[in-house]
Amino acid sequence: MAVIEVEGLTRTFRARRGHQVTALDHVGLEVGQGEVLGLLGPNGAGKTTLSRILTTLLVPTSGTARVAGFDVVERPREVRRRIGLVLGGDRGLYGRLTARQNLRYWAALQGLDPRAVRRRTEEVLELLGLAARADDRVETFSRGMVQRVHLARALLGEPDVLVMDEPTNGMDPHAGAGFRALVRTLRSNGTTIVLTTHDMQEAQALCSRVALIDHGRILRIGSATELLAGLRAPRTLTAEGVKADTAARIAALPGSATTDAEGNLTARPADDESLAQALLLLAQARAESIAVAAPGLAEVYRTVIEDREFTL
Ligand SMILES: Nc1ncnc2c1ncn2[C@@H]1O[C@H](COP(=O)(O)OP(=O)(O)OP(=O)(O)O)[C@@H](O)[C@H]1O
Repeated sequence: MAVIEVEGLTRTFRARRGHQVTALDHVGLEVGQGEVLGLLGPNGAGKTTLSRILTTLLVPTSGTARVAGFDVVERPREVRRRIGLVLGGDRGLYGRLTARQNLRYWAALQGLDPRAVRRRTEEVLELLGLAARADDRVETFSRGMVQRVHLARALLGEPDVLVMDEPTNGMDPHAGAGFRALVRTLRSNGTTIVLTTHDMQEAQALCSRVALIDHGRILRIGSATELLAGLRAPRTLTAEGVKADTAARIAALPGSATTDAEGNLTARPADDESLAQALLLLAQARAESIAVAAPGLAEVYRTVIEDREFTL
């Protein structure tokens, strides 16, 4: 059975001067247990609106959403008991309280009994590597550590489902890697995760499937492999030490190519023939660090979303 079931989900907002904004437009999707579904899309696509509806913070205008079989509008308490929300940035924590105090406060608010509050707070502090700083005020924490407190907070109630809205926003690469390892552990323990991110590498590394959302609609949904199979996405060719004449000849081939002032080339040849010609030109000109990368989610995103934006 799907842990999350969304059908015909629509949410409109009344904007200024009686104007209406359709943040979600008949969205339908299912997420199975232990899946990590990535929500990708430009600013204003509707990702946060979907996350807020799933976590019962916002009601839909029409359509339905169920979490573990419970309707988010009719059974919000049941849903809240099973779902955790991880927000990015500074929202939702008290800077003047310590990490431990914040977590105890939230645990009590979630209705855990006092003994469970203590036990569970210590467990999540340990799990997230926060035990050593547990008695420091959150306002003294780095962004990466604040994010870990956010995640700790969401894990207090041992949720079956985690909804994460740009959780690694502002984390350095090291903190980001630690966070990704944790998501993998949660996933292997059967937690279902909906993850909003603007980081394509993160989506590629963590998500079993991604939904590409724009203007409140799901344009594509599937695993990276499935999305790539349905798409003629170009490969990316990079090289260093490329002189202006070589750069110009590569730029003249079908596809796109840019070279910066230091001679770093990034090209997306339109077809195999152009790729072969570009490689030959680079080899003849003795360019350095020549590499060809297979298309990934970044190319899917570029092709599905950005090209669409361009033609709208
Ligand atoms: N409370 C609100 N009142 C009016 N309009 C809103 C409200 N919340 C969202 N919107 C509008 O709904 C649309 C979708 O917004 P949403 O925040 O869901 O996008 P998003 O995909 O999460 O964007 P981002 O990547 O910037 O976080 C936008 O046009 C936004 O301006």
